[in-house]
Amino acid sequence: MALQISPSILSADFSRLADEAKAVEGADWLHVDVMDNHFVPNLTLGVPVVEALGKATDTPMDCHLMIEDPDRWAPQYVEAGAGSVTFHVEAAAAPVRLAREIRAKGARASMALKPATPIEPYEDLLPELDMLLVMTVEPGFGGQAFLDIMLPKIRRTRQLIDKHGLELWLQVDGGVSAATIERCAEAGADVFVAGSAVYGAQDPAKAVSELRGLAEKATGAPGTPGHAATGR
Ligand SMILES: O=C(CO)[C@H](O)[C@H](O)COP(=O)(O)O
Repeated sequence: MALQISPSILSADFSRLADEAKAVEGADWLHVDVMDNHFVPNLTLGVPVVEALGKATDTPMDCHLMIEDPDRWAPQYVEAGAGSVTFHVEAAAAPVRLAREIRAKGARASMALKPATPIEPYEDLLPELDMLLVMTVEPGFGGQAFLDIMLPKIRRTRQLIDKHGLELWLQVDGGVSAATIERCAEAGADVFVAGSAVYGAQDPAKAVSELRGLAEKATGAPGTPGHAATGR
């Protein structure tokens, strides 16, 4: 599958969310960071804002729930219009049941791992998912430095995905920029969340296409599935 860029609106101007969403309409997804001030020490937005954003843009929404009790809330984000819903495994009471419910409601089901959470205990869950998110910063804030120490986890996750022959997407989020995206792509990531690297740029749409170009350069020809190109 092709490499995908998902700009994070956490770094956008919240007083102009509709315009900021339109500014990145060449992106594959709009990454929406939902934080509850419990699972992470920050508070952002909820279901009504996601519903409104969905009316303001044609870009599908990739909702990253950094909240407690995602088992209760995630289905509501599907109903609000999210095309992909990511819950944290550290917060979910029943991750398999939740992934199945998200899929049954018509969205892509995705599970996130904080930096200190290993992938290996979740190998058997991978077929239940459409995407796995490896956090490359501690969740909670935009603009943090990329954690290089996550690169081996990205590689090991890619190996597990390929070992099982899954179509699962591998997303990275946190500190992804022109300086770090190539390393993420080489390690096996294929969906890249970028907040400050996109919304901190003079031209967000141009930043999206530059990031896409760098990821493609790191993995092979444009449009070529990353693992085929690199033999992962
Ligand atoms: O999930 C997040 C923070 O918890 C954000 O999506 C992420 O940090 C994006 O911001 P940046 O690209 O500036 O690091």
